[in-house]
Amino acid sequence: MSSNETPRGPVDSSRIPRYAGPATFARLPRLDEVGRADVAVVGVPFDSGVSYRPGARFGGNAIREASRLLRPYNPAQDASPFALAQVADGGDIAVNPFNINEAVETVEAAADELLGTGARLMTLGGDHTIALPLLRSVAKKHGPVALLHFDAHLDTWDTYFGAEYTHGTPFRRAVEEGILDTEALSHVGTRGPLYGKQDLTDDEKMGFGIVTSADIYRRGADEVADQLRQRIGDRPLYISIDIDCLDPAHAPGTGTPEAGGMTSRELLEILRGLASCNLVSADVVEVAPAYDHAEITSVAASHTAYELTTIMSRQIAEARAK
Ligand SMILES: N=C(N)NCCCC(=O)O
Ligand SMILES: [Zn+2]
Ligand SMILES: [Zn+2]
Repeated sequence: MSSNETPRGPVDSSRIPRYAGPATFARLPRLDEVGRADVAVVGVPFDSGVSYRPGARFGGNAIREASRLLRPYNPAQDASPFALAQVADGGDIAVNPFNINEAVETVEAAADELLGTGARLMTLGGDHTIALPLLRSVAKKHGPVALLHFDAHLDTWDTYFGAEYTHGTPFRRAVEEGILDTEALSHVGTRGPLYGKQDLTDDEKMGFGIVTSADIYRRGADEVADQLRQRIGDRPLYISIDIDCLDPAHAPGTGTPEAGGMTSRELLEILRGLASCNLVSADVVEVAPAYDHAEITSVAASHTAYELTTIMSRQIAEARAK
């Protein structure tokens, strides 16, 4: 569709049961059905970069399944995201599970192609390795971007078993490559044991600020969102959400769970507090459904992607109205 046509929205769940048919994100049309999208939801079934439990290759489809219950109007942001802009499901980027370097290149090339059409990306992982090629692609378009990284972990470690591209190292690589705006980098939800105190020193040198999960509990979501918003300003922003930022009670289905995390309510509220930021693309990663129960994790991830999509759709509609 061209940008002034009415967006095609989700299948009407009052006419066709929401559990019928193959899953797309939020029962939206596929990208090939609408031709182009303002926001492309795309899966990356890749988990060859994990250091512990595998299984995030199944995350994207688990999130799509759980997203059947999403509805078209988002009261928390007073917006109907799928009416404001064309959001469509771009399917999966099929990557080589036996060659991490090649997979990283494939993700970057596929992201280049989608971003080249003018779409913003809402990527569903996959493990956190994929944030690196996604950031490379976004930086080619926007220059170095501000990063909000929701995660229990720093993911700024150097190597695992000598490997540079893993789910624990994407943000160190991104800083080394100069694709992040080092004035506006924050980890949110950080907690848990580290390899040594040096991990924190290194991370700080790279330019990251840290809002721990205990900070969120003590200060509250609104205050945290205000602080993050001030740091980001009007820079182009990328949000990367490792679902293990949530407490294992809220996200058991993940590869490297850590006790003492934020609630899904806190995560969603912080995101809503960032609605005015210039969100250029986002990912939700590390959903590993084999360790999930009752879709707890994939439901949380689907709502997380819904809030992010709403932020992007609102901004696209606002820009169009100007
Ligand atoms: N879940 C992500 N992205 N990273 C976890 C790396 C933790 C570790 O192996 O020490
Ligand atoms: Zn993590
Ligand atoms: Zn991570």
